[in-house]
Amino acid sequence: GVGLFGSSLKEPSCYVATFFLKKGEIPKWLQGTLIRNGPGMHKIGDTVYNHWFDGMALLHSFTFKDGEIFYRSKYLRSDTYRSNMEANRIVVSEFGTMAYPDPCKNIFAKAFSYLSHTIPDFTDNCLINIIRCGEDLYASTETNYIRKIDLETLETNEKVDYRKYVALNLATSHPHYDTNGNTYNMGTSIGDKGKTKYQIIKIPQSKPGDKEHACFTNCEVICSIPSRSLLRPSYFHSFGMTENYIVFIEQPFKLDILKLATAYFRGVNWASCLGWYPNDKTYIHLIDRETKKILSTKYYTDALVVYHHVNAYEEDGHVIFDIVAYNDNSLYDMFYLKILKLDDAAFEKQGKTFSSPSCRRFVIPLQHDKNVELGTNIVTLENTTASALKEKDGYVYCKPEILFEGIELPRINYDYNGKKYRYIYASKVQWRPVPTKIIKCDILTKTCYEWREDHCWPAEPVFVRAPEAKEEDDGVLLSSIVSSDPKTSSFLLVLDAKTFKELGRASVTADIHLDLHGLFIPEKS
Ligand SMILES: CC1=C(/C=C/C(C)=C/C=C/C(C)=C/C=O)C(C)(C)CCC1
Ligand SMILES: [Fe+2]
Repeated sequence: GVGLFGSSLKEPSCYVATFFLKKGEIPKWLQGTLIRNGPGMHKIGDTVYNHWFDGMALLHSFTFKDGEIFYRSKYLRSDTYRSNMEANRIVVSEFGTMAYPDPCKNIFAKAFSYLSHTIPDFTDNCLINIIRCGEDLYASTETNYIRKIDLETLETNEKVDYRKYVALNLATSHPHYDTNGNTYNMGTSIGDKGKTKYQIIKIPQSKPGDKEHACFTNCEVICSIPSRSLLRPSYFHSFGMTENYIVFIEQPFKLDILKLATAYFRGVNWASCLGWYPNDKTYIHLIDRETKKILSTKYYTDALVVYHHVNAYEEDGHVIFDIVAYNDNSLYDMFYLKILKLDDAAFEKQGKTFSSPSCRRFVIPLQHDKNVELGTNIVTLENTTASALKEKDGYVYCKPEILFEGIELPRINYDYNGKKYRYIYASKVQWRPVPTKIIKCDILTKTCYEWREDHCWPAEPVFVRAPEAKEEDDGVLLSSIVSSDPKTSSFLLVLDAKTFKELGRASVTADIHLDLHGLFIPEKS
């Protein structure tokens, strides 16, 4: 049963936490809130969205307090949500659905006014992730908007438009953080002063006495990377960060700006403006965080599509980074609701094949002897089959080592971000996009632990470190589990991250939606 897709979830009586029935023992030190985001409403009035990534953002949270867990969920009150509710139909375009604000007016007249703006005004339906900027939390998507949210009540606060502070039309929903509380993100600036570029920005930690939004007014562009092409910048969903470098993958999965600018007029969705160029290369850019310059060596690999970076770090003069990658761009097609709703038999029959993800490790040598012969593997690190072949004109061809097959939504102990690490926590996917297992992958021994149960669809697992943690996996793993069996309720699962044994679960008396990403906010002690 994939009947769970495309329905619209109710907000269980807003602001009232639903008490959990619990089984087992949840560690006493686990105090704080797991806050997550994802699409929760795919039908408004008589109109329906086409794609799962279009749904109205539904926030939900699990608060751990003195051995009890409270659940709450609330739709993000974005401008998009309000306009849709007021009109009782879809009036704002999303990733897979083009909408027209006013059907009574001549759509062509409208289209011309949109054309004159070139880059349309995008949605603020921030449905992908929860991010931290300064002291505040925001719901995020991939447009120029993020929405401030209240951790306790899940209420929606102001809309921040990145464009007011830096030249950015798109930004990822997966920023990075350093230990000083600064946030780093990447985005794309389209056609500004006749150029299209990728921008790396630093949003500083707020200081006591700072004005509202100080972190945005103090936001700085660390590095601008010119796009290879003015009208076809690469699409990207995340990036990597080591102690000294930013890892940016310029993949041949590209956004066509002319298509984007004319999409309204042509009546097609944003998704159709993404193009896959399998004969192109994938360029790997390393940006020195200190000098703010891109390394001049032209590292590249074969055409691939990546959404999630897992981690990146430096070792003995190499930058090592792990990503979950695909051999083509079919993933986004898989999430059309008409595909998701197919039963297994119909899915197999529909003919289209979907590529499966693999976790790949790239090892990039930062320096090499200029006299080394062309064709030589310049990786000097042991214990990896990843290679980097020296070619002429400053090119280096990188071949990955496949670490694990069939994993997505990777998470790590974030204390190890940018550092040598050993464990990946992820969802295990087979040939359907809905994960059925949670997995812990040990990079050192190449072994995995798995958790699964009948009818259970686990969300992205989130690692929370134990207070006195000594080892990387000292902590718990949290995942909300949606049951596809109408007789069983959904629950929050707490696993011991080391042993992968269940520590406890808490059933929720409300419906839980399948979501995307989230963040654990520890209780301030
Ligand atoms: C609205 C909009 C976009 C939305 C993209 C979204 C919503 C992507 C979601 C991706 C996810 C959830 C990936 C998971 O791996 C684009 C194409 C950036 C640009 C045009 C406007
Ligand atoms: Fe993501």
